[in-house]
Order: sequence, then C-alpha cells, then structure tokens
Amino acid sequence: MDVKSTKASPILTGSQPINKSRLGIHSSHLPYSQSSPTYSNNILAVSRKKPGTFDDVQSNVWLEAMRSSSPPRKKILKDFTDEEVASDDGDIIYRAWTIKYPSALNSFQQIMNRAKNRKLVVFLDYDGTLSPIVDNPDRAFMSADMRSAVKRVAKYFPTAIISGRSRDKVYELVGLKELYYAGSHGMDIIFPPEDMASGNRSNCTKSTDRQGKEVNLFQPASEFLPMINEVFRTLVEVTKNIKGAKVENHKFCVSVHYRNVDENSWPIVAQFVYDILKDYSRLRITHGRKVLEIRPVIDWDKGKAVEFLLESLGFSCNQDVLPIYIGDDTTDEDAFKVLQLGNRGYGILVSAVPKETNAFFSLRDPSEVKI
Ligand SMILES: O=P(O)(O)OC[C@H]1O[C@H](O[C@H]2O[C@H](CO)[C@@H](O)[C@H](O)[C@H]2O)[C@H](O)[C@@H](O)[C@@H]1O
Repeated sequence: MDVKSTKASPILTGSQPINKSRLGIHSSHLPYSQSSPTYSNNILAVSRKKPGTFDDVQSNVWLEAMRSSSPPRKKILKDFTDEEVASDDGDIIYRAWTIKYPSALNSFQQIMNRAKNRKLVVFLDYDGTLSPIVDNPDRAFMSADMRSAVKRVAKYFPTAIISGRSRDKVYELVGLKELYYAGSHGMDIIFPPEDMASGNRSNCTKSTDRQGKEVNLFQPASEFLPMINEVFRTLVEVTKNIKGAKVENHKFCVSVHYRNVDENSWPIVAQFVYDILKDYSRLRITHGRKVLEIRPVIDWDKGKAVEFLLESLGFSCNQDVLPIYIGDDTTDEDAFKVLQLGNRGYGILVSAVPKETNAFFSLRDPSEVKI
C-alpha cells in the first residue's frame, strides 16, 4: 500500500515537552533537549569513542532499561513479587493479577453488554498481539487463522492496525484491504476519503495508493523524514560489526534491535545509539521489547492516533461508540490511557506475565487474541 505523496502537510508540535517519565527516567537523564535540529557526521563522532565504555550516568540508565525490556518470565515474576518464584507459583501470581485485569475472554459478556446499542471500533497492535514475538522481525508472520479472525471482525466493525512498524511493512504482513492502517507508532495514517466524517477538517494530505485510488494521509512527522533517514544510515553503519544487531527504517522512526546481540555487547549498542542521539535534540528514544526505538519529538503517539482515527471516521461521540484496543507493548499504553480516560472504552493488554498497565482487561498471548 505504497502511496505517492502529492503534498507535505506536517502538523508539528515539536516544541511540546515529551513524556520522559514513561521511561522511568528523570528528564535530566535523557539525551535530548528542546533545541533545534543538528545534522552532523555522526559516524565519525562515534568512531572516535571507545565502544562499550559508558561515559556518563545517562547511558547506564538506558542500559538498565534495555535489560528490563522483555525480560524472562521468571525475572518479571521476581520483580513483581520481590522474591524468586517457582513456575506453579507464577501461575498463581498470574491468576491473582487477572483479578485486577480480568481476562477479556472471561469478560466477553460484560463487553457485549456494554457494546449494546453502540458501535464497536477495534484497534489492534501487530507484533506480540497478532503475531508471536520471534527472534527475526522479518519473520513475524501472523497465522492464516489469525488473518481470517481479523477479517471477520472487520466485516462487522471498523478495524485499524496501529503499529510501530512502517505502514507499508505492516500492510504487507497483515494483507487485508478492509482495514485502516497506522504505521510508525501512529505517525503515518491512511484512510479512504469517503470514510472521512462529514464536517471533519482533519489536516490530511490527499494522495493515491498503488492502485491509483485516492487516499487521505496523515503524517504529522513528515518534516523529520531526512533526519530519520540520516540517523538510519548512521546506525546501520555503526552497528554493522555488532553480531545480531539489526536496524529497521520505519519511515518516521527507526528501530535498533538487540534481541540477537550477546548481552555483553548491549552496552556497545546503547553507547552507539546514545552517542548518535546526542546530536539530534529533536529525536527521542523509547524502549520496546528488546528494541530501542528512535522517534521524533512530537506530541504524537498511538493514543493520539486512536483519537485521530475515531474523530476522522466520525466515531468520537462517546455515547454511541465503544473503542477497544488490543496491544502488548509499552507504546500501546498511550492508547490504553486514552480509552481509560472517562471510561471511554476498553484497553486489553496481551501479556503472559503480570504487568502494571492502563488496560482494563488482559489476554495471555496472541492465541487468545484470535479467539
Ligand atoms: O507496535 P508493534 O506492531 O507491536 O511493533 C513494535 C515493534 O515490533 C517489532 O519488534 C518486536 O517484534 C519482533 C518480532 O517478533 C521481535 O524480534 C522484536 O524483538 C520485538 O521488539 C518490530 O521489528 C519493531 O520495529 C517494532 O517497533
């Protein structure tokens, strides 16, 4: 679903402060400020450094966040309970957690009761929600059964995929024309103009898709494209000798994967990313599942994308609509928060381990999402 852009229409709020507390790190510990962008030869800057030796406290904070991203089940349970747990105990702890975040499957009737006389609008994350987490991001396929399940849902309810991946990539993986797609953590949204609510004045760009069909594009970070491409190239270059490291260009953000990097080399990955980002005050980093995600400092996230789609498609009236968002990652928390506010809808966290979340319900893994 590639589109030929006809006009750039950035709705930038780059001067807004970002939510640094999401990382659990005080703002003074983060390597970005609110000053204007700088472009520089980062490869040279980085290669002057001795890799793997952190030169200040901030980067150690990053490393700690990397270690706690997607940790083994036993470690999460230990953090949650403050003691070592056997796997049977782990199940008991998980069941206790579902008292606070009940299983969406067991709460099906409750959800249906609330959905009575309302329009259900469904939002789905991709990785870890529709597809299982696997070592190779290029092999994160959703099953044919899952695709059929999503297709069935979309037949009855407006359904959108909101992913950290590029919109083209996630479309390629999902392959269903009948859905709405938002890539780059919601910074790249596409929908047919005929679905736009009447009277809506969303600041969209008109464009055409591969089939020549007219589409509406909303890309609030379009001015960051050259910067993102530059950072992507630099990161590919500096990480090329780190075994297992993988850098993905998601158009308006970049992912640096360290899932397959030996843990002893994680400091090197962190150091390189940290050094590069020092030169880009208008980019920030968030932590995903064994991935560092570099994104523009704009006031936009998956939660904002949910609000945007609801409004653009004419579903923002609280009384008539019940939005549901299913996701597994920290970036999905922004969407859960939007639905939690004013009890607007239901966030459903996909997690096999207890976690603090803004979601209302839980599901254990993608196989439960499919049901
Ligand atoms: O918002 P999402 O659709 O959940 O995308 C978030 C990131 O997903 C992918 O990485 C994650 O899944 C990979 C495949 O299972 C896994 O190998 C990796 O460790 C996970 O972090 C994707 O590759 C990232 O670029 C997305 O940002």
